[in-house]
Amino acid sequence: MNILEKIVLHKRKEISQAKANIAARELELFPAFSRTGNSLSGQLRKENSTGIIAEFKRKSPSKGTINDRVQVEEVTLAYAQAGAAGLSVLTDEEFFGGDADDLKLARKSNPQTPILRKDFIVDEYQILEAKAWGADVILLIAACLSPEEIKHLGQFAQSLNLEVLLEVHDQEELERSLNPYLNLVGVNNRDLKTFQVSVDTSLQLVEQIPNEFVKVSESGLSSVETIHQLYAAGYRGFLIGENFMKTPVPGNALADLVGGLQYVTL
Ligand SMILES: O=C(O)c1ccccc1NCC(=O)[C@H](O)[C@H](O)COP(=O)(O)O
Repeated sequence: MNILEKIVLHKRKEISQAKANIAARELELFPAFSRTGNSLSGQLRKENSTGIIAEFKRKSPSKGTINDRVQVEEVTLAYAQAGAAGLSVLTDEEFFGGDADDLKLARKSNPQTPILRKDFIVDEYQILEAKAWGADVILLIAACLSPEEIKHLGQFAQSLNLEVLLEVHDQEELERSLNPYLNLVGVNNRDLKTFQVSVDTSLQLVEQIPNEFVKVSESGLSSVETIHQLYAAGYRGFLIGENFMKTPVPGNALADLVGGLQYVTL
């Protein structure tokens, strides 16, 4: 079994437990459920956007512990103040050390900033949770879902005014997963089965992503030069976690990167 299969297996057990603890109709009563969302795709389309989606991630299967000495409110607020276009908050506990409170606290500190619930979504219930906890965007990973599931979950999320980021890693996943119920398409430079990272993955797939979707490059990004190269290729979103989180003050690492960015539209 590869790591993705292990994560999804564990996730399905967690979801059964969560449903037994809190019924779906109770999630709909959470105060955040009725808030108007912040648009990540809208932010990334703005001319003056940094395009950076800054991630709060304590640990990962590929890197182990990255940073367990920081507070989510402090880090996400510093990210937003340093110019992040959006935030990504891991809510998976077992493999990434996150939880629902991380998302709720990030929302409380950043009422106006788009926030992605970064998790392994395989069930409508998790989309209700995302809305109830204050997310604006959900992630659908093509490697874990059938095309029918992606369409169904995307439509369900958009019916709750959540945006949908589809994540793919190769051409086959991209071709079978596109549908009208998506707002952003992300190319993960990390192969989630082998952990190999290559930015060439984003560069090779960009032309095949229809322009109606905002294009996001994910994982393994750290240099201004690479971000400029991806921007020139057509990407408008850059999802970065470890490069910031491995430093003592992640917001300062983001500020340093943003200081070097200069986007030129050809
Ligand atoms: O990061 C991992 O090890 C990982 C393993 C299995 C499934 C997903 C995984 N990561 C999720 C992500 O896609 C990244 O957190 C995100 O793109 C940021 O990547 P990075 O900047 O390299 O931290």
